[in-house]
Amino acid sequence: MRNNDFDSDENEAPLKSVRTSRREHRSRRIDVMRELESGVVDERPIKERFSREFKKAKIKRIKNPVENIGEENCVEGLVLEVHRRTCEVRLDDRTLADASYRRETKENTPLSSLDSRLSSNTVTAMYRATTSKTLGEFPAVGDRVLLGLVNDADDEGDGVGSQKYCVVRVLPRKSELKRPGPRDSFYKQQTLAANIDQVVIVASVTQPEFNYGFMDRFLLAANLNDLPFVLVLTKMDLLPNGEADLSSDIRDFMKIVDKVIPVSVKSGDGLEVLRNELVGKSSVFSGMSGVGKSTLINELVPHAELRTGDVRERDGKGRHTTTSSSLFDFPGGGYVIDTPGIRSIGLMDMEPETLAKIFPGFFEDDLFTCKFSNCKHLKEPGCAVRAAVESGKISEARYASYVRILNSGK
Ligand SMILES: Nc1nc2c(ncn2[C@@H]2O[C@H](COP(=O)(O)OP(=O)(O)OP(=O)(O)O)[C@@H](O)[C@H]2O)c(=O)[nH]1
Ligand SMILES: [Zn+2]
Repeated sequence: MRNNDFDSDENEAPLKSVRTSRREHRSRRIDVMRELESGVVDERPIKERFSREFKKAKIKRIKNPVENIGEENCVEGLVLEVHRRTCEVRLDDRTLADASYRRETKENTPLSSLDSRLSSNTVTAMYRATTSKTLGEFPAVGDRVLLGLVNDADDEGDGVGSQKYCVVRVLPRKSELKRPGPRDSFYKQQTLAANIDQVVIVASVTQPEFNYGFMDRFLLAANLNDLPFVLVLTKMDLLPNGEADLSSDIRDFMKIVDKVIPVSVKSGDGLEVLRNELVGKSSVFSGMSGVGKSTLINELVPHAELRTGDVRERDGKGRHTTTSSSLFDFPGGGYVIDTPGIRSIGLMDMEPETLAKIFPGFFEDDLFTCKFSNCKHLKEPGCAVRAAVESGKISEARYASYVRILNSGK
């Protein structure tokens, strides 16, 4: 494809190095400022005065194309994978495009100023409102986006550029699963997946052992994002007596989730039940390393071909084999989004008092029954949670998981 902008300027001297040209650009801008301040204004058309900079600016705008591409010139597509500067998008005619996207940072909305007397229902509702379905952020897997064609940099230096796709707009999301960006990261939040119907957490019944903290964090995140939570228990074939052999932690956790599906890829047990749960929906999959998530997705989604790693013999922990999130079509309808490498999910800027109110399984019907409205269930008198732990209604393991999350800050 030809780039007309480069053609029209072919009589000009070739561009100098980027550095010189940038410096020039800045100094000319300063000149203009001085001109304006002194009242002496160069009347020549801006294009004539800054033709070289115009050319540069076009290249720059690849990162920020919103101003110069009309949405009527855009095509729509589905984001399959997101990388540092580009994302893989499937257009509606099913062709694949590598589209660049603009980067932008947005302020996080902390929950710090919440009134501690609010009920957990209200807190959850407010959280949902503050993290409302975002527009114009950079794309996440599962997003529907508008793509426009922009002129690409003239990589070969032969004066002929090509065109490439660029994300112009992320269409409104119906749902999303977010987590805070890595510590000291430029980005405050990371959207793990967009437009999803449910969060599927894969845990193995053994090898590696059930990790209460991991589960609770994802359950909290699913609740906060208003998404149903499905627990898939893998490697059932490793339990000689089936469900009768489930550990007390797993039994305990099963009580507070709506849907539990035990499966074994080895024997095929439970796979049909799981398929029925996934068909027609968009599901985001997470799980600790080594639980058999890749094996399971390979089984459910032919041609997914995720890499599977053997569990290290000595410590029973898995190797980290997969790296970037991706979306697969689920046979019969729906999508499966794999989030490899996500080993935990933080809880945004949640205050301890908020966590104390919304921790799953602490209060029936979300009715806060502790004596003090800001009770953190530690040593406060009249604490309903401590009382429930003492009477055995809430297990020690469940309470310990809460305290760990409380102390970890997020
Ligand atoms: N016995 C048994 N082993 C299984 C089952 N599913 C997976 N495995 C084994 O568990 C090990 C880990 O499986 P993976 O699918 O690589 O685990 P993963 O959760 O994707 O791990 P990461 O790639 O690190 O995220 C492999 O050796 C699998 O063969 C199962 O249903 N039964
Ligand atoms: Zn309490």
